[in-house]
Amino acid sequence: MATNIINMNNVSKTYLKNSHVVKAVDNVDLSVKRGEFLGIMGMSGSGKTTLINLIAGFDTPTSGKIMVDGFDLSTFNDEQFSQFRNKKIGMVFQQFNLIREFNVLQNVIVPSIIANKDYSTIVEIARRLLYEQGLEARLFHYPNELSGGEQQKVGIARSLMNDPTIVLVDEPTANLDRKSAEKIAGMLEGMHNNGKTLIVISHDQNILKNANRVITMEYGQLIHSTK
Ligand SMILES: Nc1ncnc2c1ncn2[C@@H]1O[C@H](COP(=O)(O)OP(=O)(O)OP(=O)(O)O)[C@@H](O)[C@H]1O
Repeated sequence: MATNIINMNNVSKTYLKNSHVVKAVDNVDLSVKRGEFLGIMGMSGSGKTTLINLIAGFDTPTSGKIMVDGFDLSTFNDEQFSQFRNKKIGMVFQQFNLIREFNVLQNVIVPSIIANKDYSTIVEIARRLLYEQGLEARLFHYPNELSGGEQQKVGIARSLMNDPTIVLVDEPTANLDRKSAEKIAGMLEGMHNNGKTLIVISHDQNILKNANRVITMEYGQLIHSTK
């Protein structure tokens, strides 16, 4: 088994914005070890979200090569990309991205419904994950009935539904109070201890305190790496 689960070689992503060329990611070389907890910091607009979107295959690079868990992402068609994302990648978002019209249980099972798994099995897995988050009494509540911290726990449970190899987390506590943020930090550490490869964008030192390595981005480039 390869030690590196992610290898990015000379990766750039260029956008055209108001007829200006923006190098959101600029010639990045990055390797991430299987089971590593990597933190990403950097100013607004430095390319952090673009970087993880490239790893998840939500975006394609303008140049360079990205290998994830043995796959060269440039060889995927749309169908292969969605299968790859569904099986390998869990995503946790700053704005939680829950479906307002769905209750907690329905929100959490969405990735497994897309993966066409057996319904009773996925409900069982979802109930277990929500139980682990202390949300067993909230299964049939809707997102607007939950606090921000609870919504993020639902987002975390959803990210784990298909037992992904890699979990990509974008500013998970930006909208949370300190106490909720501490709980989310504990959950991320739990994922790491369970062997997930974790990439977490955050400005919160507490969220990244257990990271194996923290890299800093500036103008699309990796400028600093700690640990
Ligand atoms: N779809 C897009 N079209 C045009 N420009 C984009 C697009 N996505 C990102 N950019 C630009 O690329 C640069 C990097 O954006 P990105 O969202 O990756 O930064 P970030 O470090 O995640 O910022 P933040 O911390 O504010 O979320 C920014 O200048 C942004 O405006």
